[in-house]
Amino acid sequence: MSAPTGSSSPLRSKKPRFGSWRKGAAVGSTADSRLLDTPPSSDFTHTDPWRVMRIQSEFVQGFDSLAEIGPAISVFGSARTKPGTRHYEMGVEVGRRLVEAGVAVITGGGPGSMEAANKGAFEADGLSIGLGIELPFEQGMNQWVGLGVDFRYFFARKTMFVKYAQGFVVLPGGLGTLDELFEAMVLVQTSKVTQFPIVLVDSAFWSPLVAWIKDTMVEQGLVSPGDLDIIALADTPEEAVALVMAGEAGNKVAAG
Ligand SMILES: CC(C)=CCNc1ncnc2c1ncn2[C@@H]1O[C@H](COP(=O)(O)O)[C@@H](O)[C@H]1O
Repeated sequence: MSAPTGSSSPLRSKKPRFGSWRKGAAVGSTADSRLLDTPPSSDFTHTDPWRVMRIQSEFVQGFDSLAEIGPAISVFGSARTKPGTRHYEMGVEVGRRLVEAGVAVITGGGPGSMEAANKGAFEADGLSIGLGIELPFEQGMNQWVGLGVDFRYFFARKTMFVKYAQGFVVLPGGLGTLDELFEAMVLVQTSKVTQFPIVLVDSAFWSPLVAWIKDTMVEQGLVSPGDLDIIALADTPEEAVALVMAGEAGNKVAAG
């Protein structure tokens, strides 16, 4: 084995053996020295390689915290729904009925419809889970969360919503709700998950969106007609919970 050359050349003379490399990149530090040196500040925590570790730790923490929860349904809906409104009360009833049907309830842990579903689950003595997200404006987990996990990254959190639930119930909401809904629809459409019921509550709210998918997207050949079978519409919490527990919709076979 040859000894280190001790060359003072600022450029690498040989192709490095590990990981990726860039021709002509300056040397002067090694992985070991970067690990062992005390950095002048904590700025290193904002570099992408460091972020990978954080992202990895979010997945590990999520998997670790949720592995034992048993059957669960994720409930989504607006962060802005006010207590006492019809949609809030629907959320409470969805949470309660899911627990009565024997499953845990997972939400985003925030206010509005998330809080409502957690409240219903908590008050029914069920497992009420909140997967919180760090946001620029501090919000914190709602008071009805029994098991909480905090995330920095939306995409890590979204993996948990799907991985640890057997279906979604979606209450009326805004962009965040649509993001979660469409992610699940694409996972079913592309057979990344093969059987995953997705039930939308309040058909008056959702019908215009469904009609647009049908009349515009299907019409222009952008989605197949069968893709609409991925979702089911319900008008009451009772109907929504019955549909999601029966595994209605979200079935790739049905979606053709
Ligand atoms: C009042 C306000 C904006 C609070 C934000 N606080 C939040 N806390 C936790 N999850 C959230 C929050 N905002 C959006 N989300 C995510 O996006 C969905 C709701 O977004 P939206 O209100 O429909 O678009 C929720 O299901 C949740 O997973």
